[in-house]
Amino acid sequence: MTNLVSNQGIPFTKMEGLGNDYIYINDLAENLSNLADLAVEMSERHYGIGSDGIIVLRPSSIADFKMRMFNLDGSEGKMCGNGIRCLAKFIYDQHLWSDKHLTIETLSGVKQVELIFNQSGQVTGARVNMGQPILENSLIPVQTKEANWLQHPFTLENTTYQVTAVSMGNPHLVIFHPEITKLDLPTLGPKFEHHERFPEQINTEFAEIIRSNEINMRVWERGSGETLACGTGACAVAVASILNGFTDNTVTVNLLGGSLIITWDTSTSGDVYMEGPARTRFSGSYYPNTH
Ligand SMILES: N[C@H](CCC[C@H](N)C(=O)O)C(=O)O
Repeated sequence: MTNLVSNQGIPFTKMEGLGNDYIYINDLAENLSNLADLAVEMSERHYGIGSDGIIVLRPSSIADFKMRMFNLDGSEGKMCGNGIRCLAKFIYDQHLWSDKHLTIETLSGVKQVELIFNQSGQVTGARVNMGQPILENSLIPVQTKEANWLQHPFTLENTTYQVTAVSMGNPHLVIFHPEITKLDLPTLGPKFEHHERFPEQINTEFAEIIRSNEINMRVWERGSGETLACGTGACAVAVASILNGFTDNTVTVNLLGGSLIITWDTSTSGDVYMEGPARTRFSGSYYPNTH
């Protein structure tokens, strides 16, 4: 467990991006250990705080700050879109940074973040350069002989899905479907998540094209289950829909918790940009089980 003096508790701030909620901890002093155990304990709704996971702020030698992100099952995520927007807001609101631009190191590289302010000077969201999507199955990773999967037939329990595999630093499987509200994600999601083809498991998105600049989606997240939103998942859906010729290069992606604006700049940088909200809900002190 942590090596903090347990009678002080662990200061935290609860934040959410479109209802994808995490517990944010300033650990620039690098006091905390066993972050995976802490994620499981703090994310639990009854004995803990309740969240989709935890996000820990650490110092970086290659960027302004470092983000460590853990799903509620204790698995570490390589990138988190809703999380990085909220972390940038957390950093600014904690007066650890005063510029509208900052860089945050993640397990999938350094991301450029631009804070978005309202008229009163409060941070209401951020625009993030999520980098280039990865389409090579060997890098996502997907265990198969095909180099990549674009609308590739994938059979699961006698049903064949057309799937597109994309990494945004973390692995995603995008499935276009005409009626996503009717899908039984609690049953279907884990079967994709833990399928043998995905050696690092996988986040699975079910997407419905509404028009050439609008998509509805649901997500079964690796390590957290169905969440109200998934930033990297929305990017993966946008990339898959553009690659398959279903939408324009800038799309509004509607998730259960709200909408994100995703742009894939295929003409110059090849980077994907995500813009969306970030909100603080409450702060407190958490007393670990050892307390
Ligand atoms: N479950 C994801 C991490 C969180 C991603 C999601 N919450 C987002 O906003 O991108 C994974 O293990 O790859």
